[in-house]
Amino acid sequence: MKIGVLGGGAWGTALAQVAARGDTPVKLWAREPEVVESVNSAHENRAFLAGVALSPAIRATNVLDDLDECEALLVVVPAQFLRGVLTQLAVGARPLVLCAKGIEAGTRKLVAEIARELHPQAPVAVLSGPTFAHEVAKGLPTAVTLACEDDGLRNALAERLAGPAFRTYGSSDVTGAEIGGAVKNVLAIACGVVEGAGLGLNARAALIARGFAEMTRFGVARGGRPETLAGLSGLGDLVLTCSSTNSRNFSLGVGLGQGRPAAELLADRRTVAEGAATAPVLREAAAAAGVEMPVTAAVCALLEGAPVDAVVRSLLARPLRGEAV
Ligand SMILES: NC(=O)C1=CN([C@@H]2O[C@H](COP(=O)(O)OP(=O)(O)OC[C@H]3O[C@@H](n4cnc5c(N)ncnc54)[C@H](O)[C@@H]3O)[C@@H](O)[C@H]2O)C=CC1
Ligand SMILES: O=C(CO)COP(=O)(O)O
Repeated sequence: MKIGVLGGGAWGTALAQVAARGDTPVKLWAREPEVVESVNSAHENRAFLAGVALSPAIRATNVLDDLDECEALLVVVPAQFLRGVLTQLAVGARPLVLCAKGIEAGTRKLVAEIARELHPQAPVAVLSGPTFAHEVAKGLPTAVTLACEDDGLRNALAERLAGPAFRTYGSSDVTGAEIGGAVKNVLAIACGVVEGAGLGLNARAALIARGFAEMTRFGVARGGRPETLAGLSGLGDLVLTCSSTNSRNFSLGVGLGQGRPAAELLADRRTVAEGAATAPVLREAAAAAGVEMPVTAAVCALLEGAPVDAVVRSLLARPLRGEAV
């Protein structure tokens, strides 16, 4: 199966490296001409994945039509830009494997829902899990959820992408796999705030556990399965991104916890912190589904400029409740 990758950021590049194992040719579409130049001539993506030697079998392009020859497309464009790129692409009935993690502002759609809306003939799959791009690109051991409703396609994609250090676990729960990845980005910001404000390790563990509870409530309300949320794409990714400054979402939270404004922190970056865009949409989607998400609401307040101590106080002052509800 000839693979094309849409999106030349860190994760698209790392996935191109996965797909190019054994020097199998892979096409990588990148928006930035300097990324195309750097991948093709130096076999490195200096802008987004500096320091990792890439397979020469990866050929980059910024012409979308160059991906026409590919039989399956890994879609790794950030959630807020996905619609713009997918609209320009003739997909036909080729499978789209969604690898971005977020919810679209305005429509409140998950990325696979955007793909289904724009390309109803294309079967969709979701690849998600605890996967820092640098580690994957260097070949460090990693495991992911590969979700697809079609058993045959799921097995074919899982076989095609798996390798000695990259394990794919199949699931038929596309929605559950997507929700874990989108929600954990918001919760990682909260855990970064705990670090930045010096609130301690107990607070971080509490946020991970209660954040997982709200991720599960929301995921189940949207049709996902609890066991998917407890797997690699949910709890697995939550634990990874809530515990390391390698996470862009966590490090954004560290800055917020130190009292810096969100606009200033986001203006400094070329890389995405999907949780910043997802948080307000998730708050709306949760309200529409009648699901309580207090940690998400707290992250929204912090992004909107509320002082850290006031937000923490109000989170802790909520009425006491049973753990299971
Ligand atoms: N970096 C990682 O370790 C992982 C990232 N992801 C997800 O993958 C998705 C892509 O993230 P990264 O590759 O890390 O991005 P990145 O932060 O490395 O690079 C930014 C990306 O955004 C694109 N971009 C910026 N403005 C754009 C526009 N106006 N239109 C279209 N594209 C635009 C850039 O071309 C570039 O590909 C995100 O949803 C992220 O949550 C998922 C797993 C791991
Ligand atoms: O999704 C990721 C790891 O699985 C990457 O997280 P960040 O976008 O927060 O860096």
